Amino acid sequence: MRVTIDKWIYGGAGVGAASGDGAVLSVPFSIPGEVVEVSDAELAEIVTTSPERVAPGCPHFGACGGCQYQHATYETQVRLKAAILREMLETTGLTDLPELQIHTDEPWEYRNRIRLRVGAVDGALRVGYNRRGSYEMLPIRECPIAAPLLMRTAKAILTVIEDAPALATWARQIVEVELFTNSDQSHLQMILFLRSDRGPDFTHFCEHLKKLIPELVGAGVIIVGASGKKEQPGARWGTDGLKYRAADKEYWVSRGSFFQVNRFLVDELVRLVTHGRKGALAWDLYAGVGLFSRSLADSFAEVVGVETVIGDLAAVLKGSGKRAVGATTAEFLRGAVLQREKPDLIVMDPPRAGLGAEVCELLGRVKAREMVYVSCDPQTLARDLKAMVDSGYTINEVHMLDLFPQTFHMETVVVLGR
Ligand SMILES: C[S@@+](CC[C@H](N)C(=O)[O-])C[C@H]1O[C@@H](n2cnc3c(N)ncnc32)[C@H](O)[C@@H]1O
Repeated sequence: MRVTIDKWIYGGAGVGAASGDGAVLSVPFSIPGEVVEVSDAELAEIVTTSPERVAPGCPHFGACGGCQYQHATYETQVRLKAAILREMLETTGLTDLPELQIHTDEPWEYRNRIRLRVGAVDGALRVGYNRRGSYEMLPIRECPIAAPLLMRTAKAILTVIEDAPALATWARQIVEVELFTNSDQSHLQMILFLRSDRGPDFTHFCEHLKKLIPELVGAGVIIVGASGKKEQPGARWGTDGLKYRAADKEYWVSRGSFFQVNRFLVDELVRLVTHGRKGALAWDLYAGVGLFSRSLADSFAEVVGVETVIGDLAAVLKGSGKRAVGATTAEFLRGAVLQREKPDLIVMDPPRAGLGAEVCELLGRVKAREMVYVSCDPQTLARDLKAMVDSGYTINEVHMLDLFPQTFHMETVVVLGR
């Protein structure tokens, strides 16, 4: 079937009308303006090629489930992502939006964290990602969106296992490995996800790996067990986290804790959220390790960080004018509304699920002078913004930060006021 591609939609595909019946079809790896032949919902042939089409930077592009946009120039990716965001906000009923501001940096080698599957392929242990549209493992040799240290470490893991027959039985238990490095790749943390944790081999393994990857500062095991069983922490080696320098501050990120994934754009994100804002009281909801709280504490008399996984935040947000609250945002806001607390600024950076109806309703009652909403999912963002606009907030700024080049994911920062 022949389709003229009209636009990209959220999720990574292009869409357009089929010649003949005019049915709207979504076509992976297409670019607006192209005429393509589609077969079984896949791009079969490009009839008219877009001048914005380029050769992908990764040999696994297309088969791998990770990236969707390597076939388009980076400028095209950014322009079309911004168009997707604008359309998603407008179709939710958010009109009269301010002009969208775009922020980008290096489009390759940006990821500070990757999680790879580990498994035997044709008798040899390999690392990989999920194959596109499936749970099958796709063995990979490279991942050019990841900081180079991460794939170098993944290869070193395989080398250590190959070179030490004594580790072979233990290594068969490895299901996945997560690798996390700081912005200059000077330190590395590793988590091995194992089916079971038998024997003293983990220390042995980490010591061998450290010889090949001196940046490795710590590692831990998580036992995944049989399906449906809760994950359990297992053996540990070295330090339990690493120091991460961002926005002129040093953060302690415990192994497995959330940290923004793009090592080049963290400073810009912190600047957008915090720069030029000051006052008596700021709340940092969904605070993580305190990425925004720490900077806000420089210009607000009091900063309250709210986070469910409180360890790293509590360690840094203490002392005069700083408070870490271990609670869900909804729990915290219910109490704050009763106390009629009124901050000058609320920063919120929820996971993909967004704020949800109750938190939006509570924020409507708080009536803060200014709020900054940081979102990694434009669908839940649009839903939440609509609720907040309906409760009296106005949208003053919209920023799209391309924290995830080559993929359909995007980060949005929205400044609201009243
Ligand atoms: C997208 S991360 C943002 C972290 C931080 N603002 C940053 O930029 O590094 C979301 C954080 O919200 C926390 N979280 C998840 N659900 C929560 C809830 N209901 N209430 C408060 N925090 C929550 C997670 O543990 C995670 O640290």
